[in-house]
Amino acid sequence: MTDWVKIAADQEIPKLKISSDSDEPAQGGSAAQTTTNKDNEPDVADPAETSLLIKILGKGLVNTKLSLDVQQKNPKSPLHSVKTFEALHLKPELLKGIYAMGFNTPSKIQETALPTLLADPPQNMIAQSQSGTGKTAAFVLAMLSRVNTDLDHPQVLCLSPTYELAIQTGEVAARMGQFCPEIKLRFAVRGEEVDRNSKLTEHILIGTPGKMLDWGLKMRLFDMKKIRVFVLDEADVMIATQGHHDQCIRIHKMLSQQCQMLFFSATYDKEVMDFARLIVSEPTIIRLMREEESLDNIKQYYVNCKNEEGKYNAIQNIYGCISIGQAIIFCHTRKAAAWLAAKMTADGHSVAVLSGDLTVEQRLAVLDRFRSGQEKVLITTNVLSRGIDIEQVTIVVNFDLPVDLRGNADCETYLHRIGRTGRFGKSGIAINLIDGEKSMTVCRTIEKHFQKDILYLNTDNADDIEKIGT
Ligand SMILES: Nc1ncnc2c1ncn2[C@@H]1O[C@H](COP(=O)(O)OP(=O)(O)OP(=O)(O)O)[C@@H](O)[C@H]1O
Repeated sequence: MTDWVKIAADQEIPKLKISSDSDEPAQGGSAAQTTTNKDNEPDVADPAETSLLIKILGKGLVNTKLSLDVQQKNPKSPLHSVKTFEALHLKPELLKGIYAMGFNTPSKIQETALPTLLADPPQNMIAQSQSGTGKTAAFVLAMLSRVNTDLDHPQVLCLSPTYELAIQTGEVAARMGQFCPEIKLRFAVRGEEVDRNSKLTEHILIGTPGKMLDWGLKMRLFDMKKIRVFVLDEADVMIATQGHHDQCIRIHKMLSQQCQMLFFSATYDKEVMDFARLIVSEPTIIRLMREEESLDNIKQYYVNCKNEEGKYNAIQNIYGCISIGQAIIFCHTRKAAAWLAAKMTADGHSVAVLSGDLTVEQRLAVLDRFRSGQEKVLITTNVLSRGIDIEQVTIVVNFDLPVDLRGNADCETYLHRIGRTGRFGKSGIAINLIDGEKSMTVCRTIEKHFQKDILYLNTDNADDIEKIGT
């Protein structure tokens, strides 16, 4: 297994673009695929790319005070929680691996999920908890502990939506299993060559659905019926993405009734959860709700502007104020973001830009610079509105208010853009730039929706601007 640690460590994950090969259906955001015609369209986030960014940006375990919601569908399955890893009675080598990773006690989700994940007979699980709360570590531990090294065939399948996410999971497995050299893992991802004439002997396969289908069904390199644990990571992305959805179902159909099904995800839409319930029999469902953003203690303003130039002037007028701390300016399209950035730069302001035309690597570089304060202002699109918290940002400017495809107010995105979670402190300022009746209607709809006043701000008036900071 040690070689495998090296393979995983050698992958320069941020350098890799989300693949454009057929195994990984595009969702409308990756740089490699979308250089044309995207500039004028609403810029949207690719969920798999966002997951990867959050994962790489994540700095250790997110502790949460939120409570768990557990539903037990199988009355026979045990439900208790553990406060220590010792209480799980793991193989000593695995325990050593956990401690070597610096884990002292189980995280909140691990306390409750691990006894069920490791129980005999195996129990199915659908788990939801926010990014960084310890899901990957939990299912990887289950994967490693279920392997029978006396047998030399695949026993565990773990599916991820993209190459990069699969590599991330593999890296965790390699680290956690570093004292179990007899456990063999293999990536089932693009670029991995196999000998068509011999069967796979590795115990754990981690990869993308297309490649897994190729190996399991087309080439018959392993027997799907002998799989004991099936993990669907990022289940929301998997289930909601057409191509992956179909491939996952095909794989799922070939597994035996006894195979333990584990679905993990940071979010589940209602449809995704309904679907998961349909195909996972008698699951234990564990949900640790996301810490919701709130508009409490956010001062919200609107500024009347004539047109784009007018919006730009408003930003000029408030620049001194917004660059005291750090600010994010949201635009609707890549083109608007690029236009604004060029104009501000020409006027001598130091700004960063992050939109969907950047690779994951480039986005990470921009975010790193911004987080370290090298730029005070970040101009972006909806690519950034979800899941990526930047603690020190206190001012958000909506250069364009968020709207859906029909041009109606998108209140959820508004909340994601300007809302704060308890974790990151509550105070903040939101400034909405309005140009015309349509955007005023959107602004009023948002105000009504949240029942929180959005106050008039005259950016030509110095006294008014001073008001923002107080
Ligand atoms: N029990 C623990 N004690 C300390 N650190 C932990 C523990 N479990 C996980 N971690 C660390 O916390 C971070 C987040 O864990 P993990 O990646 O498992 O979370 P996740 O919920 O899967 O997040 P994501 O949805 O982004 O993949 C990682 O750096 C991991 O090494």
